Amino acid sequence: MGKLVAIEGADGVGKNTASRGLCDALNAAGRSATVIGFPRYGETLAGVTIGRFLAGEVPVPVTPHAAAVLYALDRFEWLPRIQEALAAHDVVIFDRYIASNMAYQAARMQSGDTDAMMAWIAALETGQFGLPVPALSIYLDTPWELARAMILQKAQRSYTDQSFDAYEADIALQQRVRANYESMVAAALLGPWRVVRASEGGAMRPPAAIVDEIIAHI
Ligand SMILES: Nc1ncnc2c1ncn2[C@@H]1O[C@H](COP(=O)(O)OP(=O)(O)OP(=O)(O)O)[C@@H](O)[C@H]1O
Ligand SMILES: Cc1cn([C@H]2C[C@H](O)[C@@H](COP(=O)(O)O)O2)c(=O)[nH]c1=O
Repeated sequence: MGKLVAIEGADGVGKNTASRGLCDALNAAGRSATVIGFPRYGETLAGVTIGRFLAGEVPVPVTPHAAAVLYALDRFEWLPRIQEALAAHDVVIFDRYIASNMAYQAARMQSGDTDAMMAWIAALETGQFGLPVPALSIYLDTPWELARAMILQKAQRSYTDQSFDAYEADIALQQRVRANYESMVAAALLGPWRVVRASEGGAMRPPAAIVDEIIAHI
């Protein structure tokens, strides 16, 4: 059974870049690795709906619980492929996983209700839906201003033509998301965490340096 490593963090911190770089580096070192990213835009029933609300085509689900269930269903529909990947590879890298749901949807709750929301999502996804718990989660951290600049550099996305999607445009939400990740790291929610700084002195670190540090943690 392969090792499940989740790459987590706020929007634009370089998760996709690090996930792909990590996969390439592991494969080059003779370890079999693959990347699975969430949401599965356009590929699952829930993924289609998620893409539509992030693009502003339909309203964002009013309650965080409803949005959380959609994201969880997206992963549940992909569970057979997750299991196949874990059976076939030494390392399966997740570009966002359950902790993203906990960080973002808890950030949409009143402040006193965030812990309960995170616990509810963890129970839904790992309990009811039977999704595997990560062996390790990496929290990629950068200052929010730099992450925002990185979002503007992103290539065309499959689900939106806008520079910022519904969650990226909401700076206050992004700040609460970061605080929620920091709580998850401190409390080791959903398994062990390591923090990797994706930037230094106001600029992104070279992707290879970030990947080397993640490999050392694995
Ligand atoms: N270490 C890095 N050095 C230079 N540029 C980077 C680095 N990491 C990411 N980028 C660039 O920043 C932009 C955002 O990166 P990426 O898509 O990896 O972020 P992300 O965290 O996956 O974003 P999101 O969560 O919003 O999907 C891309 O244009 C990417 O090429
Ligand atoms: C997987 C997942 C994601 N989200 C949020 C986080 C982002 O703002 C968007 C989409 O992610 P992307 O990396 O920008 O493509 O959705 C979430 O709230 N819950 C989740 O499970």
